[in-house]
Amino acid sequence: MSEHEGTPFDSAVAVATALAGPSGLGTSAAHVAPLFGHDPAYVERPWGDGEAPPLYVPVVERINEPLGEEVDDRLVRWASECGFADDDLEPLRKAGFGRLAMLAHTDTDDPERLLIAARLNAAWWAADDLYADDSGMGAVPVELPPRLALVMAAMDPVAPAGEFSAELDEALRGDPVLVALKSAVDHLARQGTPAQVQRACYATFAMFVSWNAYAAWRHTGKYPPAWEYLAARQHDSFYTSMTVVDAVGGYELPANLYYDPRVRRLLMQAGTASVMVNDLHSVAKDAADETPVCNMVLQIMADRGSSVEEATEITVDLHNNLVRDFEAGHRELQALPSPELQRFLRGARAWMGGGFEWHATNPRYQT
Ligand SMILES: CC(C)=CCC/C(C)=C(\C)COP(=O)(O)OP(=O)(O)O
Repeated sequence: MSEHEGTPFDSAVAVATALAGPSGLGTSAAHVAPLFGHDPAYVERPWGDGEAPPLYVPVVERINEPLGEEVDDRLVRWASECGFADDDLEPLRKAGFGRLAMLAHTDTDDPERLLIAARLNAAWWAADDLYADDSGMGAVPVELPPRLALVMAAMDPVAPAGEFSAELDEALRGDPVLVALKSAVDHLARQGTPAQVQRACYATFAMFVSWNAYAAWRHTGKYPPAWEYLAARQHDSFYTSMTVVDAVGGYELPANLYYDPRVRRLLMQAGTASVMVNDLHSVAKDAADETPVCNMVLQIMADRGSSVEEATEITVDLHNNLVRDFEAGHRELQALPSPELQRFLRGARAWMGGGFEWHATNPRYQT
């Protein structure tokens, strides 16, 4: 019996197998290389100062700066309503999370839908900077776990608890990061389904376990070997951002397709590859913190005594292999006649391309 029998995936597999014959699903990715060689959806791109080997990434599917600016205008107005200080608004605009949504979520031009991604990413990054990573902005490792517990209460409402609710509500109203996360989830809920909301919430909560691990490592000064950091990074990756690919696009990938192990593997590869792009662009910033932030390049250097150039090369190689595996796995699943699945996987690929473009052009990562 198929491990997927009875699921929408199973029906899709049955049709696809009939369509594709012996070269369909179950065939190793190596056997289904593109008939005409290189897939034009991918390209090698130089990055940083151009000294390191190029990154193999999906092409950027859309660059529409006026659309990105429109989303950023709306994002800044929203951040002000959430209670962020006027001084925080210009840096927020410069960070360009609206532009990230424009670059990464290419199957809608609707600014309100793009705002689903822009608000969530801005709020995640605010929590990441202010609570988890940036000592200069008030992040303190031992304070992180309780702060994240409150974030979960902001994102996933706690049931009324009599006399205890008033104090909780006051705490949730009193911190712009919590207000922003709650508001971002509410915006997703207005435009998506309950399953899409909880998919994003639970990916976020899994991400927080990794944030807590980094906090413990930074607090004790016992940093992890590269393999252990990478394992934690799997759940602290742009997979979390990709959970809303369909909600932003205005459709829904059913849960049993979304969570099918083959699909999940691809999305995890896409998310981890994208976050390796982030690590590669963040080395100087992460090393400069008074309590250095975990980063794949830094962990490889510490772990193996490598130079920054060697560690960078290893990380580029890891990234490129993840993207090539995604490419091959995506090709295998292209035989499946589920329009939502095809749209989602293409969306994840587009996210990788847009995510690269955003990091490569963002002042946050210029040293
Ligand atoms: C957008 C999102 C899911 C944010 C959560 C955390 C995350 C994966 C990042 C912000 C990227 O990693 P990192 O914390 O290293 O990012 P910066 O280098 O600080 O931009």
